[in-house]
Order: sequence, then C-alpha cells, then structure tokens
Amino acid sequence: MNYALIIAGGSGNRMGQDIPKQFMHVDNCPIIIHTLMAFQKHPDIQGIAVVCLAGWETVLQSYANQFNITKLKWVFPGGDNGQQSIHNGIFGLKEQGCSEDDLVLIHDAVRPLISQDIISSNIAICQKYGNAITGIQCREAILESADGFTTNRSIPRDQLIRTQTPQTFRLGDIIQAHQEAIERGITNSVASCTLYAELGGKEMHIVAGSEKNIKITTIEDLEILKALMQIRPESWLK
Ligand SMILES: Nc1ccn([C@@H]2O[C@H](COP(=O)(O)OP(=O)(O)OP(=O)(O)O)[C@@H](O)[C@H]2O)c(=O)n1
Ligand SMILES: C[C@](O)(CO)[C@H](O)COP(=O)(O)O
Repeated sequence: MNYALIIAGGSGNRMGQDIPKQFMHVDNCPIIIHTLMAFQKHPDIQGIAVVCLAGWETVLQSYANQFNITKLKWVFPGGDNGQQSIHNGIFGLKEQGCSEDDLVLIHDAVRPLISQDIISSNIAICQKYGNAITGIQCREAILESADGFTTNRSIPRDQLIRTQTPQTFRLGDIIQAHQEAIERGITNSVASCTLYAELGGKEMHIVAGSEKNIKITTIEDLEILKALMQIRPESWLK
C-alpha cells in the first residue's frame, strides 16, 4: 500500500496571518485541500493521513467532507517541529496497523501544486531503490555568508540539489531512522532527507521535482501561487 502523510502541524509564523497558512483559501479552496486533492486523485495512493495543528482537526475534517477527500483515513496530532510532526505521523500509521513494507509519501501541506507525475516518480523510485527524495538542480550562483550581508565565498552549484517534498520511504525504514535519531539526540532536523543525511550511511535517491511545486512560506509565495493557479493548464498537474 502507498500512503500520503501530509504534515500540517505548523502555525505559519512567517506568513504573519491570523490563521495557519495551510487553511488560507486560494481559488475558493483551502491550500491544504488543494494538496489533498492531488493525492486523492492519484490512482496509486490508497490512503491519506494528516498531521494537524492542535485545534484545527474539526476544521480539517469539515473541509475534507466538503471537498470529498474520501481517502483521508487518519488525523494525528502535530509536534513542536517538523521532525516531531513526522514522528507522530509515522508512529501513528504503525499503530493503525500499516505494514513496515508500506510506502509513505511525506509531503508538506503547503505545497499545493504537487503533480501526479512527481507522486508517480516517488512511488516508482522508492519501490526500486528503497527511498525517493524530490529535488531540483540548483540553477543560481550560490554564496555563503555568516551575517547575511558580507561574503567572499561561493559554493559550486553543480552538485547542489534543492529539496522539495514528497520524500518517500518504506514505513519500517523511516520509523527506524526516527528511533535512531532520538537515541542520538537529533530532534530538530529540517526534513526527512536531512535527518537521513545527519544519521549518515543512508543513501538517498533523487527524483525530479518542479519549480511549480512551490512551498508557501511567505505572502510573496502566496502571490506566486495565485498567479500560477490563474494560468495553470491542467497538464501541469498531471
Ligand atoms: N511543527 C510543525 C512545523 C511545520 N509543519 C509542517 O511542515 C510544512 C513545512 O513547514 P513550514 O513551511 O516551515 O511551516 P510552518 O512551521 O507553519 O511555518 P513557519 O516556520 O513560518 O511558522 C508545513 O506544511 C507545516 O505545516 C508541521 O507539520 N509541524
Ligand atoms: C521539507 C522541505 O519542504 C524540503 O524543501 C523543507 O525543508 C521545509 O523547510 P521548513 O524549514 O520547514 O520551511
């Protein structure tokens, strides 16, 4: 079985709005519902779990009913950071009886333009190699700066990958990684791929993402999302 684990436990501080950004409406629909619809319509996703910010579970369930997200099976409590939210989600799936061999596609609630092709590639690469990390080649010149203003150091971009989500694993493997992380005192890694990298010795496999698979972090991202949604041909989301 392939399950989507949508992480929506954040409060969206950088967006600076009254409600968490995943519940803000774009194109007459909450951002998280756009995200859920992508997994709802993918034929190889058998179920969806959401890790939800405390106090928003009822709102989420009402929207899921309204927009006919019938694959939503589980809602788990959010954690204090992304790593802890993912922890709650994967251990929740295990407690609900999912198998260690099931695939879990871990995806940000705030990447609503995820395409069907990227979901398919994640499943195919994870089935073949054991994991799949969505990423895109870095096309900008990269500088390193300690203070954000001065620098005399550039980093060659040829081997740099900008990661996105989904990041896909066998459930047993990602649970084992989180257990090992706790034992080694790693509690706030920014993503599943950085957790794997910090643990060391775990090879990851990259699948092509898209510039359109934008993460909504600030008001500027919201403006870009609205513009993309106005002009998107359906083929983008295939
Ligand atoms: N404790 C947390 C923090 C983040 N997330 C989720 O991780 C994704 C990416 O995180 P980010 O963009 O950093 O979201 P926020 O933490 O909400 O944003 P901010 O840092 O601005 O508060 C989002 O879908 C967010 O809801 C989560 O599930 N649990
Ligand atoms: C997981 C992620 O979306 C991959 O690009 C990203 O690392 C999340 O970053 P944030 O610090 O939670 O905004």
